[in-house]
Amino acid sequence: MSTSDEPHSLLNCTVKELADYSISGAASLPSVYFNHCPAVAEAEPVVNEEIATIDVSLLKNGTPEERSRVILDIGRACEEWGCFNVVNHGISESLQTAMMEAFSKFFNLTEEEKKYYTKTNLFEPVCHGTSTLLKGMDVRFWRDFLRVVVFPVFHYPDKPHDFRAISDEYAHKTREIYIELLRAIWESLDLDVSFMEESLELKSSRQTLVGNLYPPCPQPELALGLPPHSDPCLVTLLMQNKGYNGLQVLHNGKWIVIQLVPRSLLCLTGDIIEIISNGRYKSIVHRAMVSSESTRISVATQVTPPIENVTFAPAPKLLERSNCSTIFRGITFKEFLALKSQHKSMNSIMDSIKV
Ligand SMILES: O=C(O)CCC(=O)C(=O)O
Ligand SMILES: [Fe+2]
Repeated sequence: MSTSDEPHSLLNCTVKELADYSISGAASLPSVYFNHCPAVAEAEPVVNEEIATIDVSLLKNGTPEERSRVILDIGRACEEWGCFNVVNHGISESLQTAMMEAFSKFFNLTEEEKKYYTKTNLFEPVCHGTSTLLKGMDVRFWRDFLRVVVFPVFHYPDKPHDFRAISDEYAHKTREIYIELLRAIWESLDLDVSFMEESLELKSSRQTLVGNLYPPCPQPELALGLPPHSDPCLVTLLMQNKGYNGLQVLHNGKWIVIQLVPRSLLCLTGDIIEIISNGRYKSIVHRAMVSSESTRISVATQVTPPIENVTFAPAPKLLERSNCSTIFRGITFKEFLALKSQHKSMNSIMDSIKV
């Protein structure tokens, strides 16, 4: 059934509203949320594969041997998986909890209050929305979100009142972590760290915080929270609440359930790392599943180069050294996002920038 067959009022609802409504009586999932893609029907995802755990504190405070080992481990994780758990990151449990609660409080505002932040232009610095609509696709996803640009200019919603202070601190701390991780990633590729920071203008890089809400879903076997996609950024640092293991990553053709490691952050490598490394490091394809029982919230911190004036392309030094030709053309982030938004399948974008 296409979106146009659903009652109009339903299409304007957030999934939070639909979930609250289903608790009070309506127990079936509106058909626009049915995912007919193979994602839902295919083989059982694997649960017992383990991804690497990286002690990020050793990058700063470890012995030279410990540091080199961590860099090797990061390189291997980026090459073989495109994701790893980050521990000893220095963000206190209380700050992690406060950030989760601040997003949760935002999603619990009245629909009227949240509407103030609902924008059609996705470049708005504070943007609340529901689902993820891909051009040309009618299907919707069981997810509400709040996306806030926090760097180089810090933005925040006015409500809840403590969002500003908490997100400011959380953004600072996560920025320190991803800068450390990006340096390690460049080192693992044997690339000049200061050259990379300058050429990507990392000092004025764009950092966003995205809170994702997946409320209980009346028919979770039919819906997806987020469809398979890779992130259009350098890296994503993901924090998850204790809800359930809702995140799955595609690894060697199989969906793997990411087991929640309390207090850790999950680092996912994004499309820009795949481009810069000329395909050696993969941007990981992942998706979010939903549950009928509990609410899941995730908070993603994403970092990208500035939107317009920086063109990223496979690192020339990497190509020279390995005597390889470039597989991707250079592109600005703005152009990349425009391309990404036109794609029906979120996965196929990398093919369209291959030379
Ligand atoms: O909620 C999750 O676990 C995944 C979120 C995600 O993929 C994203 O925000 O890009
Ligand atoms: Fe993602």
